[in-house]
Amino acid sequence: MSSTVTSAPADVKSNASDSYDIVIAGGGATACIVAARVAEADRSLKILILEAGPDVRNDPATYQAGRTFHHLHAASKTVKFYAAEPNPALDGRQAFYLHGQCVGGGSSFNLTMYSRAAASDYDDWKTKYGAEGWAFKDLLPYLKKCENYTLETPTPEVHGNAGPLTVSHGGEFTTVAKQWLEVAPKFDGRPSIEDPNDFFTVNGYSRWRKWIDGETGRRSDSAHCYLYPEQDKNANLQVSTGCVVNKVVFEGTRAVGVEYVKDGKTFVAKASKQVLVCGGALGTPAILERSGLGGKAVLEKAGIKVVSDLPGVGENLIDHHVIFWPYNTTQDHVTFDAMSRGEPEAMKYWGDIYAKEKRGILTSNPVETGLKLRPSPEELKAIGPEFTKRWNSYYANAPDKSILFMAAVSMFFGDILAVPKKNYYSLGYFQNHPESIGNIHITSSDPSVPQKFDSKWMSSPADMEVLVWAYKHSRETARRMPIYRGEFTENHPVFPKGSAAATKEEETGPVPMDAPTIKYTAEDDEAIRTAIKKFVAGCWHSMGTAAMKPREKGGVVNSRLNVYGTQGLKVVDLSISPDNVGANPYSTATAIGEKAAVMICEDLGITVKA
Ligand SMILES: Cc1cc2nc3c(=O)[nH]c(=O)nc-3n(C[C@H](O)[C@H](O)[C@H](O)COP(=O)(O)OP(=O)(O)OC[C@H]3O[C@@H](n4cnc5c(N)ncnc54)[C@H](O)[C@@H]3O)c2cc1C
Repeated sequence: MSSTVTSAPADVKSNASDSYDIVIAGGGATACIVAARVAEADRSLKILILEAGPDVRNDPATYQAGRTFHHLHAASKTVKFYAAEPNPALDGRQAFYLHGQCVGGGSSFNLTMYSRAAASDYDDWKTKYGAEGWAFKDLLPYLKKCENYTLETPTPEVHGNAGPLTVSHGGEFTTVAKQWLEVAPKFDGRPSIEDPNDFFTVNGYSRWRKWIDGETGRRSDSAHCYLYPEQDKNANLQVSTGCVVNKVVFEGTRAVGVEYVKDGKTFVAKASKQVLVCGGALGTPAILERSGLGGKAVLEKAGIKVVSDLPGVGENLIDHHVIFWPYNTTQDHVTFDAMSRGEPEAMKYWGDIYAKEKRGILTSNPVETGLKLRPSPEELKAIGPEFTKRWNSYYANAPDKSILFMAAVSMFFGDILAVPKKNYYSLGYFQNHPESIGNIHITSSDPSVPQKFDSKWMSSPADMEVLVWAYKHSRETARRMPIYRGEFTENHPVFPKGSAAATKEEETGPVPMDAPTIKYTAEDDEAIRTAIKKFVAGCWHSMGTAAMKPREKGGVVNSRLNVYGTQGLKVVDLSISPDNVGANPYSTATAIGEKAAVMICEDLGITVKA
């Protein structure tokens, strides 16, 4: 690596210097929120965000919400790929994973699913992990502050209507979504409900809300809704892209700056008041460890001097484990397949609709429905005894917690360029609080060396049995939908010859609503487990790797987000979550960003807008 140079990077705006009040390492979903709020509270503060990826301002691939899949490929400049360790629980499979790497992070291209956790998930942060000020009642004001909820709801008191992030249904409602919302409640008797995101309601089917502005058709990402509008008013809020943060610079144990690499050169940005690490749950532990903040054994192996011995850094890597089973369908209805493959005719067709009317699939996402599923006693029995202990200890006394999120998806969800060019639909689900927990650590002090990422997906048999049961349940709803024309068999279990559960590549139509459910043998169940090992993935919902809990219990930050054993250093992103939340996590990230801004302003003696 080149020697350290203390000077300003070339692309910092004209009034930039190498000294700031606050330097932020990582410019993702949470960083854009905390930066914009603190900057707005005191526009004399000089704030610098250092982001590894590119800028995305006014990039249609970002603001057109339906284009998530245009980011998820090997040549993408907005994502970073991670190779997981070969996993014995997945028959030795080595999984590949990705995270956002651009201004706005994951919020700049995520699936825009507006999902909120169970109230008890946040209460656990306080009661189980001692995070004072982070119980549900404490977080609700921040969960509301970020949002402008534009839909009817029986519980307006839990939604905000003045925040920067607009929530709507988006501008499309596909046949796949409509049919699943018709069929699934009839199949299992769960009702259709108006608002599945009031923090308490489970077991209701619903049209899923989206982080999309229904009028402009644009994505509600942190960069366009928080950061850029504030930057337009405030030259003291600066972002430098293409900057890979190496480490936090200390004087003793006080953080005084950030060292980073841009175009092969090393720079230091000095921070007189505060350093924030906001690299996301996969990026933050690497920055901390390279800074001497981590488990002694990990640091010594990488040749790094210990500043604060924190064995919890990089541990507690929690996620949701997701799987999508594709189905063949009639070709006469709208899906996201052709547009997501980037077919020019489809891009032109939907691009024109977007330009003229601000609607269509570019203003929506393929996951337009959902169910937070909490099992009935019969369903629990069917999941089997492997899950009983987890149920009793984690779920039984928390009636707002669901074990699965389940949805119909209007496309082939997976490597869409690898399958025949046609339309599909998928039945997908993720487990909300898996027992399997991974870790991620550096192996070198060089930021260009990949981290060692041990996902541990499916290492707990309890997790596996939930996903096996969910395959059976979701398949029953899929094959009752009028558009069903068989399974896309390549991505389904291979059942033993002669099995009553055998999949069929072609079908002439659905089974009747009252058709008997498929009976699976022990061998069939084994075939489902084998397929799950082949197809299961993390859900891009990583959290927990710099957890907010007591230091002696593996905690990394205290409840004011200060890193133990240091001064002037906070972590502000999803890595602080001490435990999982039963929902797609952008909502939690927004609340962390909003609350952190208030805490930073309190530390600095300034007032943040309520
Ligand atoms: C494909 C995808 C789909 C998703 N769908 C949904 C959804 O529908 N709904 C939902 O609620 N959530 C969804 N999520 C999850 C959500 O977007 C993330 O949980 C959220 O973005 C996490 O916020 P964060 O601030 O913790 O980290 P991130 O947003 O990941 O930001 C971290 C940032 O830090 C930067 N960084 C890391 N290390 C360094 C370094 N060394 N130097 C400089 N910069 C660095 C990264 O480049 C990145 O920009 C999805 C995520 C993905 C990837």
